[in-house]
Amino acid sequence: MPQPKYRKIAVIGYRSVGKSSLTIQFVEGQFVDSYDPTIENTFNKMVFVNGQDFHLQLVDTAGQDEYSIFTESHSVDIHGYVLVYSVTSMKSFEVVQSLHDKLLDMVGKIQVPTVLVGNKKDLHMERVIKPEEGKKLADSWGAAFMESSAKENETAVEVFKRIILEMEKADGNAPAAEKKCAVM
Ligand SMILES: Nc1nc2c(ncn2[C@@H]2O[C@H](COP(=O)(O)OP(=O)(O)OP(=O)(O)O)[C@@H](O)[C@H]2O)c(=O)[nH]1
Repeated sequence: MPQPKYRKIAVIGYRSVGKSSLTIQFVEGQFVDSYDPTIENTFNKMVFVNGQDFHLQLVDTAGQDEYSIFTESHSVDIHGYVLVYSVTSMKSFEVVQSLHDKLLDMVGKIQVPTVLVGNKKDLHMERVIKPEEGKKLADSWGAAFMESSAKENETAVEVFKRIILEMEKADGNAPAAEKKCAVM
């Protein structure tokens, strides 16, 4: 059996967008309704994706805004980024754009494995950001995009599977189907 691949992922975004809720839904399979602002938490989880075991270390960061200064925990040893906004908050969508710019400045690269996530998609009446707007932004970054609800286990799992695939792509390990397309 091949050894599990160790991958460290940072979950970043404005306050109260659901970073902790998504992470806890993925790691523990439950939704926490209360709001308890995070300072910083790290979670470990083993997953099996694409025929490979991964040991994920998830860094659930404190909510940031456009004035936040990124600390070492946002860059040292991080293999991939989950950038979260809430589809109910224009401010969080603006902030995620400035966080992405800062992130690239800090790591000194033009692209890093990233999934842009529009969370709280279950709050239909409060939605202010359309899926197309999120997709357009992610495309401009060369990142993956999806919407999620931390209330549903399925979409939380999907978020972390997507970032694994993005990290694998960056390592030159695209899934078999994609490799086939590239040859054609
Ligand atoms: N309806 C709904 N509520 C959500 C969802 N995700 C999070 N929430 C709620 O939104 C609030 C904030 O969620 P958190 O997960 O604490 O947000 P956070 O981004 O970690 O917040 P900070 O620690 O301040 O950065 C909580 O009351 C959650 O229950 C979602 O997908 N749908």
